[in-house]
Amino acid sequence: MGLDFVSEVAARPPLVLGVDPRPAWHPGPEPLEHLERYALELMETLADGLAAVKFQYAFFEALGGAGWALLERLVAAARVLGLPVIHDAKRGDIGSTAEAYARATLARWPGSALTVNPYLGGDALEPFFEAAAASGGAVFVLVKTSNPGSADFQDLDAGGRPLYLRVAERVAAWAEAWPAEAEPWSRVGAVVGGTHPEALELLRAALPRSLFLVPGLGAQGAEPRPGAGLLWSASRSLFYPGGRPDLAAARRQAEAYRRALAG
Ligand SMILES: O=c1ccn([C@@H]2O[C@H](COP(=O)(O)O)[C@@H](O)[C@H]2O)c(=O)[nH]1
Repeated sequence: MGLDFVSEVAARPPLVLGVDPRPAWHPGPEPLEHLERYALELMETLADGLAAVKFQYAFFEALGGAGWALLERLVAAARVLGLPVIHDAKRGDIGSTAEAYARATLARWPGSALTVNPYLGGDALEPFFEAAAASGGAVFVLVKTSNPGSADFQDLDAGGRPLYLRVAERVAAWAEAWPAEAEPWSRVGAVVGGTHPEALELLRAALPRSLFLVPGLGAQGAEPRPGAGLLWSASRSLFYPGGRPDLAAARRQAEAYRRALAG
């Protein structure tokens, strides 16, 4: 097999650069061109210190055809720089549609990872696991999200335990069923918000084989904590430190995160 997301990421520093592009925050008459140049320079300058680059699909989709084209170019550029890619698209649908979502992401970009929503159940996630195994990829299942409203459903009592821990039980079983080459890790990871440190600790113990994508650094107030298999992700605070594109400030911020995550 060629590229392998799990092996690559497990061997890299634990910081993920989130790319949530906002053309309105870029100067000049051609903000999209400025954005693309900035994203390329930023990925290049931070590459050695990153686990992966996470592209938030919503921000590209919101730009229409130009956004899709930009996404394709940036994903390709990340691969040229040797950076593993996470498609943050939070897909989830009945099996036949899940297959198409998997073709559009995991199969199209071998060695990449995709975020998925478990609400439709196991049969709806199976196509993603199969595509990840066939393409050297990985899947991150939403388990406990970083937003305050995650409590509305994810914390509901489900037979004496919060629902997110029930989801974690299933994720643990899927993780066993879909091992990766890089022991002990699996192709089935979890999304766990860094804004919930207690849940993060509980889930780390419950999911020993899953890499965690941990959003919430910076803008959402999560405190960086080192830990095995924790891939901490920052978007606004790293891509737009101080609320604007700024390569030097982004380098400083990445360095500060790296120091904090090294323990
Ligand atoms: O629970 C979740 C899952 C995904 N996200 C995504 O991560 C980034 C966070 O952006 P920041 O600017 O670093 O706050 C964004 O793309 C979200 O869609 C999340 O925040 N929480």
